[in-house]
Amino acid sequence: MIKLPDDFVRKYQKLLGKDEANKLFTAIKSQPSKKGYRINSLKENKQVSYNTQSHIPVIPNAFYGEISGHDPEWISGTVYSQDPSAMFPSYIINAKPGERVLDLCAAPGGKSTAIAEQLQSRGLLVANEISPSRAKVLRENLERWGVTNALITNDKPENLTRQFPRFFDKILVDAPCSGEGMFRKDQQAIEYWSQDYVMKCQERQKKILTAAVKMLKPEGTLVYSTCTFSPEENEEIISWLSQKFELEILPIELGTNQVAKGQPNWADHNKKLANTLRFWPTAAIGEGQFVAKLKLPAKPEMSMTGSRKENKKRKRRLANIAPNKAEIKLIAAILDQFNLPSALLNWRSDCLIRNNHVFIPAQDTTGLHVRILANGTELGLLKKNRFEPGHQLAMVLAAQKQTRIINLTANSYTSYLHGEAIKVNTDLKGFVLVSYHNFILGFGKVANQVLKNYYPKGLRF
Ligand SMILES: C[S@@+](CC[C@H](N)C(=O)[O-])C[C@H]1O[C@@H](n2cnc3c(N)ncnc32)[C@H](O)[C@@H]1O
Repeated sequence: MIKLPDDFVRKYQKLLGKDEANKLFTAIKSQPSKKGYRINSLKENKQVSYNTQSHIPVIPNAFYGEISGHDPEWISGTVYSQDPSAMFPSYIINAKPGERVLDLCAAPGGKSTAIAEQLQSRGLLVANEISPSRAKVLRENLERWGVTNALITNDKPENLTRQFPRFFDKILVDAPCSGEGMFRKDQQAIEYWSQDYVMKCQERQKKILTAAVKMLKPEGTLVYSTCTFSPEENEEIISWLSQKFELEILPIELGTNQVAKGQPNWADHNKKLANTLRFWPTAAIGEGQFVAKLKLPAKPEMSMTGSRKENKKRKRRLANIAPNKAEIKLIAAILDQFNLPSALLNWRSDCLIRNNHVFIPAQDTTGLHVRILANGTELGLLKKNRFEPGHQLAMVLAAQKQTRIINLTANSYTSYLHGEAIKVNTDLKGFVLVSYHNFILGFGKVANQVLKNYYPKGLRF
């Protein structure tokens, strides 16, 4: 049985009144949390085996239901499990193909995967995560999702600010928070809670947002979200942010009455705070969530990045790591066997080689002092006189119908995920895509009717 902290109970009785507060406490204590998942629009095969009758309101390709990390749908990056309320911040940012978008607090990547879908492989997604272990998971999730145009970084927001001044069209700050909205899912969030902690979170959110605003282009959009109810981390933060940086609080139209408005009287009575959104677990979409959308005004003193001289120098340095003709031939010997999605069609002119890794960068990173985990699409590794395709390439090739495929049985599916070699009966030779129930899982290499396993060691189980 969930026991809520006394101070928490008193606080929300005061803010909401006893009746409403009791409804909230009942929803937290005795109603089950709502589970949801999204289907990846970047993949060619979207025929999942789950029940898709129960749509999550507003969000495309999103359904109520539970999925398992052992399902081929998940392993192939066809589905992502996410709290239904948490699907809204990325829906609200509404990235357009070609834009530059920053997801500043991105791990494990639920919102980044959705933004990547919106970009449709055009433009740039910088997905940043401060924690190294969480950044690793972010990278795995974006790789599985088949994202081609992400620069994945593991740095402090303040460091990114110096590297990307006035650079992004859109920025999402899905801030670390006191997590009150997760109480019914996460007992630890309850144990960790105190009013002091709420105030510490507010301080941290202000720091992160100060860094974020400096990276926003004039007239750029900032979406701020938390999974907590506390006004200190929601309305108060938005009121502070809009005053300090003269950001305009924009209205958000969702066309559903399951979402409530922010409360101006829980901060400085600025009427525009009613433009923000509150997701209460009592209203049944999912867990607790707060979302605000803001716009930076156009100001002449806000200079843009990248002098011409700098760009020229960068181009010269880039030329140094472009592949030569012989290398292109080795890579083509593999890539030409597959149906390439549009993001890879110009690989001959776009790809670079660094430490034998062949990749199509999402962003020129020369001179950039940021901890980078991945940049764009890793095609594979150049070895002595041959090219070995990488796992990310398999995940990206799943955007197109492919013919060089070995379909596994239930038994061989388990063996493949363990990293074992598999006996096969096929006319195919060399590198092939490996799938189960038509979900592409990775690469294999066929020789003498044996499929050598190229499922990455770090992902095997
Ligand atoms: C709410 S979670 C992000 C969830 C993610 N957006 C998603 O949809 O999967 C907040 C993230 O902020 C990170 N974080 C913690 N402290 C931070 C700081 N000082 N600056 C930036 N990010 C921080 C946490 O490690 C955590 O991954």
